[in-house]
Amino acid sequence: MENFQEFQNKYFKISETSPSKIILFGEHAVVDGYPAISMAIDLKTFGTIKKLDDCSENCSEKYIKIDLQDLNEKIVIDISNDEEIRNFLNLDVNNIVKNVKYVVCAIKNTIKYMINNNKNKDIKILPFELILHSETPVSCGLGSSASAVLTTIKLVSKLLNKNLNLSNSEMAEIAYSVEKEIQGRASITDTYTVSMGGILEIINNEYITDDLNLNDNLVELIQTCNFLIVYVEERNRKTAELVQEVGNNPKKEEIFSKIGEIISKLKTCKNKSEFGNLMTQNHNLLKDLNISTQKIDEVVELGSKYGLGAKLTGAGGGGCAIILLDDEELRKQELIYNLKKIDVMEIFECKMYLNK
Ligand SMILES: Nc1ncnc2c1ncn2[C@@H]1O[C@H](COP(=O)(O)OP(=O)(O)OP(=O)(O)O)[C@@H](O)[C@H]1O
Ligand SMILES: C[C@@](O)(CCO)CC(=O)[O-]
Ligand SMILES: [Mg+2]
Repeated sequence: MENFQEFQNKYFKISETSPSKIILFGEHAVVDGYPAISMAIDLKTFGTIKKLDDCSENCSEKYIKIDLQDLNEKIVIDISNDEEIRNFLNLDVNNIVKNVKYVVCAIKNTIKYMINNNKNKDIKILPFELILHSETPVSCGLGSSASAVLTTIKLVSKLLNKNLNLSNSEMAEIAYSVEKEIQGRASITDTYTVSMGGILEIINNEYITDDLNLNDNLVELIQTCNFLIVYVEERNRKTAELVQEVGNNPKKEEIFSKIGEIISKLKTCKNKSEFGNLMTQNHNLLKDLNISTQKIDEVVELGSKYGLGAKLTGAGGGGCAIILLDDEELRKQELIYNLKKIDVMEIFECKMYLNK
């Protein structure tokens, strides 16, 4: 009879979840070291992982099976021998045609992290099946990639070593390596916000959370805010393309420093209408970076008319906008009525997500 851990692995699935995120201020500028303020939200990605029996028809065959239900994509990775394992760990995920590179890269980088950090000297790559499903619309600016990647990292690290507890920042470090490897240019915003939870301020690609005394009044003010998240339209480009495009924009420095000025004004922000105003000002600067769309701008206008302010969130190119609601229920209903009139895709009322 196998020992208890082998018994657990053999018969029980491991389940994990991760939140998503909104960027309140500073997307794109944060990639070049300017500040950003982000918040984890309670739209979650759910994942399970289960050890596969060592023996299928032929006992020498071992596979990693991945089922990405939201993308309707399935992929099988051969780990039957050392050579196949070496090929997988040295894989250039950007050569993968299928839309599975984030999750495949997350599996690869987690295994390499554990080997390189001696988290598990005699790491045995077990054959397993990993299944993911998310509440977060894919590729719309809410950090769906970071949420899928973090969920994968939690699952794989737990399966390969049940007693191992990677810290939130270790998992965020692995997740950031995935987004960098795939996007080329990336900040820690999405991956650290999804991993740490709560509200984060990112400066020079370092993060400050409320435990590391983020500006208290700002945290208190944000915690009194109610945001509507509007999935306006499908994006026409992926984050990787948008980030590269902005990186090549000759006006980026001038625009990024103005975004930085907006964020410094936040520190002395006294109320929600000032906060909302600064959001709209940030949006207008993102428009100057050519990453907004006509429909996103329409939603931002409605958000300023019936709410306290609005901006696109995430990489842009379509996707989502966030609207700061004022406290009047009637204005919120008029806002939602007018949003539905212009046929937005989805409207979410989300709360800040705090790690337990
Ligand atoms: N639920 C999911 N299951 C598997 N892979 C996912 C899932 N959600 C996102 N992904 C991967 O992430 C990619 C989208 O990442 P991308 O960074 O372009 O969008 P995003 O993270 O939603 O937006 P942003 O980075 O602006 O917040 C998808 O093409 C897919 O490869
Ligand atoms: C556009 C960007 O600033 C946020 C994407 O959600 C890219 C990044 O920070 O890696
Ligand atoms: Mg992303």
